[in-house]
Amino acid sequence: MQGSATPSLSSKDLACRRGDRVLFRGLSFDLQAGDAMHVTGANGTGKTTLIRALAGLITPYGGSVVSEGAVGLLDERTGLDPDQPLGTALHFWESVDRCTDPFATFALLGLEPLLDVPVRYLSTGQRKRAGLAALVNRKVPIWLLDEPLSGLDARAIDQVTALISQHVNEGGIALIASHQPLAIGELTTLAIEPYVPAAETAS
Ligand SMILES: Nc1ncnc2c1ncn2[C@@H]1O[C@H](COP(=O)(O)OP(=O)(O)OP(=O)(O)O)[C@@H](O)[C@H]1O
Repeated sequence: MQGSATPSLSSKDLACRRGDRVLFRGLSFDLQAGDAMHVTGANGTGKTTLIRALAGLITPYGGSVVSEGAVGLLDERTGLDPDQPLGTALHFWESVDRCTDPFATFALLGLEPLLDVPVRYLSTGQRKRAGLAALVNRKVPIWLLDEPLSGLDARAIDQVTALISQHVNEGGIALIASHQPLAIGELTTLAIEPYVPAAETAS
């Protein structure tokens, strides 16, 4: 994994807003090496927003985020060139991330038969597995995973779940927003509750 420091990721009293609406506030957690956390909540409560705030892509409305160690994000944007064959598109990132052993990940995720297929032709589940391969090969300690199991068949769910478990067992951190149950040991849950302004709760 990149960096020698022990990874950590915490938030204190975090609040996020989209447009003029506060989605949640007062959200605190503390993740250390080897921790995995399942973020749950109804559609629109702000799971993706939380992940983007933790990744530094949007500015929180309040509170703080503190992290030690490099952060990698998996969401619907794979960052893979749609016009390139998958192997070439992944190779671009392997060069950037100085990954020397990408094929082990491709084998684990069943991507080897797809390396000649243009990224734009990949199915939803294939694209999701490709995005995860790029993340795994970055070898960063903190994984932020937004719906990593959506669109996957049963076998791929097992493969991806095993990869997440392996990551945390090796001292990484995984924060996973998912509507699906996660078969990962020692998993904590953070349930996001929608923020209701005081004026709306008063009758
Ligand atoms: N750029 C934006 N501008 C304004 N509102 C936004 C923006 N992006 C998201 N929202 C709104 O913020 C709310 C939270 O969205 P978010 O994607 O974080 O929810 P989620 O919990 O991940 O939902 P889901 O379970 O459906 O994936 C939604 O009501 C959404 O419409």
